[in-house]
Amino acid sequence: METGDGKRLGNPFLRNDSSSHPQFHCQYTGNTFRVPLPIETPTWQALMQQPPSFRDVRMSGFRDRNSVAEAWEWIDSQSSSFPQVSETVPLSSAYGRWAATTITSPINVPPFDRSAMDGFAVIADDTTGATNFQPTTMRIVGHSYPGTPCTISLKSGECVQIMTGAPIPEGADAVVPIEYVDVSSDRIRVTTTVGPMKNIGRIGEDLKVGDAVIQQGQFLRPQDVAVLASIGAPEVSVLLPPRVRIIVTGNELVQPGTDLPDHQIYEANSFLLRGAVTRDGGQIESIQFVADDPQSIRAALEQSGADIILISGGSSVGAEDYAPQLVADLGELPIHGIRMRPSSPTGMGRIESTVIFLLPGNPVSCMCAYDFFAGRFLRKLCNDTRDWPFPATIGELAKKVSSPLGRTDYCRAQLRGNQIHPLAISGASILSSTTRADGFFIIPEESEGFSSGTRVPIYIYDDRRSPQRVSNPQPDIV
Ligand SMILES: Nc1nc2c(c(=O)[nH]1)N[C@H]1C(S)=C(S)[C@@H](COP(=O)(O)OP(=O)(O)OC[C@H]3O[C@@H](n4cnc5c(N)ncnc54)[C@H](O)[C@@H]3O)O[C@H]1N2
Ligand code: MOO
Repeated sequence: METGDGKRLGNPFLRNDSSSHPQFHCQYTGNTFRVPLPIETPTWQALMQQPPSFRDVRMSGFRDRNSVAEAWEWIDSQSSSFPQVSETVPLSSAYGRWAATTITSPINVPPFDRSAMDGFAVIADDTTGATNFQPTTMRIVGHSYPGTPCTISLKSGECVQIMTGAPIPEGADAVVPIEYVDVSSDRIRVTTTVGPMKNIGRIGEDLKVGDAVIQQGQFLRPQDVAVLASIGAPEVSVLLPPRVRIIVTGNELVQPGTDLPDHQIYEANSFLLRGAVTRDGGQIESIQFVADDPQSIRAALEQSGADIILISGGSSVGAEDYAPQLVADLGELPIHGIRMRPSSPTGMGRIESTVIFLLPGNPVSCMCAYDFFAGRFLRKLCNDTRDWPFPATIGELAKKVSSPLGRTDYCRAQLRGNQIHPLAISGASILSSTTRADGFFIIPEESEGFSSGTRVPIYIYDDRRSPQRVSNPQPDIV
């Protein structure tokens, strides 16, 4: 079920019907549809008949889980084969995009010798020995202003009044700043000695013809776009952002801004994912809200147009957790279940060329699974090879934290000074733990935790929100 107008999701209400099939009537779209329920809670006989590559975990539980490293390996293998498509955009839209090609300068910047100071263009030799006590007198023969050609050819004993950025007249090879000059009518008295080329910005001193200014795949920062402007480029070829579809499942979800019926909750994960996808360079293709029924989820999965699909909820072992089986049926789901906390039911696979991430419904799990896996994949497609999009700093643990061997833990924490105060490892439904936290640290699977005082990297969700800095350079663990 999709709410095109972004209104409430609500439950599709089951309508009593005399036929053998139940029907769902969606009160918001007005659609009624038959539900033949081809995917049912599996019997043990059905489970025995499944190919060994995928095991339905509904109402039976995960038997094996992959490590975080194995999931990352799969992600890396997928991103390397992903085709990159480009488009040309005007420079005014280039900020924050990734360059599709290497760009070299077709011109010298600056394209002519120019003054770096307001003052007088002179022949450097004429100023030799000039001081406050023994100034050198010169005759003003004209002026040079920015943007206007200067046709004067300077001879010994002459000078040209010149402004910063204006062309150096022929014959001049230095500029005396106005602070070292006394002007009286058409004469100046120079009170300092300047060497050749003093205060002159040379042709090509910034960039020469053929200099590479942008590398293929590079993220375009404000200054990169400005450099492109400085070489006269009106547009730039950039990578098309990966198109990301967000499918939000859950009959219990209603949109913020509407009434909250009994036993329903406000939908939060689409807002979390929308922001994270945008941050990581993806383009939201659509956000679709679907009921917990296999037909709707299947339809949302089968539509073309997305490079990546994120499914929120229904990833685990509940009777209504259809997404894993659907992805396995329509394509492949090589990873389902990860030895980590939270986000253990995370899955990933593909349907044809679309890469699918099953993100657990619990909001903290959804966020953690996105940041660990889907975000990593998206960033890789954008040539952003950082493991995390967060600034890291080293802090000292204010108290001991424990974790079983073999499990990776994502620990939300506050940073006070250089002290890391762990908030939570469990409680993946407590979304506000992520807003009370400044960031997170990780207990890797080969560790049983850290004693109080251990220095560890903490990843700051956004350092505009948490401007604290610590200076200890070395972590005890990496
Ligand atoms: N027997 C087992 N039960 C569960 C296991 C398990 O291994 N064995 N795993 C648990 C873990 S861990 C998690 S996490 C959850 C994940 O379950 P699902 O991915 O199927 O998610 P849902 O059941 O749909 O939702 C879980 C929880 O989150 C709320 N939710 C869902 N979507 C949203 C949303 N868009 N915005 C806000 N809140 C949302 C939902 O109402 C549920 O409360 O499974 C455990 N169970
Ligand atoms: O991923 Mo779950 O949220 O660990 O409880």
